[in-house]
Amino acid sequence: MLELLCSRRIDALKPVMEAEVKAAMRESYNLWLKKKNGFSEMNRWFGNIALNIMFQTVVGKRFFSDGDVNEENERIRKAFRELFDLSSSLAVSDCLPYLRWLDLDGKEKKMKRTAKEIDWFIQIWLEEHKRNRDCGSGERKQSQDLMDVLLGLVEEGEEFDGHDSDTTIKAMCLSLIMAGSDTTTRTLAWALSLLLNNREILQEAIKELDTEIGSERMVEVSDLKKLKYLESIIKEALRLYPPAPLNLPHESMENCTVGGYDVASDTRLLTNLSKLQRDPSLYANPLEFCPERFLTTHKEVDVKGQHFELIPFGAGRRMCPGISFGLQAMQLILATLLHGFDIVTNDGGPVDTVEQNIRAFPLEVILTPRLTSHIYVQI
Ligand code: HEM
Repeated sequence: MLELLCSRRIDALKPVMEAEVKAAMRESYNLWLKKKNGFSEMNRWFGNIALNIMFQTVVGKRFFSDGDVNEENERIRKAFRELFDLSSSLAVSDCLPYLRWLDLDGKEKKMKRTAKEIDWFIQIWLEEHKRNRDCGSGERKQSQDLMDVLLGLVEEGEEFDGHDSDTTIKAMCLSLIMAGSDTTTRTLAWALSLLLNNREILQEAIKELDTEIGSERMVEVSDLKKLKYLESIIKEALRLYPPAPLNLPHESMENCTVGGYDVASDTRLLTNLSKLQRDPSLYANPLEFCPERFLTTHKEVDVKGQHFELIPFGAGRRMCPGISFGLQAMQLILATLLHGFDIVTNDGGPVDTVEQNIRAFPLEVILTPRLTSHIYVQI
């Protein structure tokens, strides 16, 4: 994972990220031109960009565009939507394991069907990558996606933990797509909801974008280091609503002592990140959305696993390897959106958020272009 997501490779992926964000902006602009009403559901809007970025990065393909209706893309979209829904839902047998054989809610059957469908597509992409690897003439493809990189790292026929190399590559690709898309989408949906409910903070963010970027072009990855207020908005959204509120489960490999507690081997550990990051002894007014804290009182606190009061990406050896990629993608998407469109909720009122369940309600807004038209057309 560290090899796959090292800074050299992330740098090489910048054009993919920029192209996807610009394509989404152009699509929304064209929709507004056609209807003069830029209605958008933002969970889907962010989700499409995040999924296209991850699919392009991992297998060099894009499937998630509302304007692109074709039978195969629709089948892929449906299978992945099912995968995300199933992976975050609870089955009866999770609570009553002895009833698993009955599959009372039909989840196991659905999981097997979805797994088969997704494996079918990934196998086709893997075969395609193997065929294209040497372009038939010993020449390598110019831009490598992560499946190409994995094919270069893993020997054909090599075994990993009892799994053959194809299964290992397919599983890693799927893990990357899942790990990178839902987390990014949720954080962006929370950040936008919080901004729409705190309009003075939204105005401050727009002011920073207008000052640093102007109105004659769109935001680029190279601008992000100048956008300190925007960075603090993302940090504050991750503090209040980490997309993995209990982190991933960790398990001790042997007996050990942590913070004075004896921990037996094979003990499962869940870390309550949400509680930690809202601890009143660490943050003043911990439930308030206040990005300024990361420019003042908590200026030195970053999300890179060194400051335990803010660890939305985990910490230590198994912390998220996609941290730089994820931060860059989220900042670019949010900055480009706020810079390119005026945003109000569908009914003009605040967003009616339900704690911790951003995906359960539609985040409906009206997007109105705020830059001159040639900027959306040129990109
Ligand atoms: C908002 C963005 C993201 C957040 C908040 C996030 C958060 C996390 C967290 C909390 C973990 C578990 C860390 C631990 O066990 O201590 C994790 C693991 C992981 N993340 Fe992310 N992540 C994000 C984006 C990404 C992206 C964009 C990628 C890929 C490009 C990615 C790839 C991974 C992978 C592969 C793992 C498993 C690492 C392992 O088990 O060793 N993540 N992430």
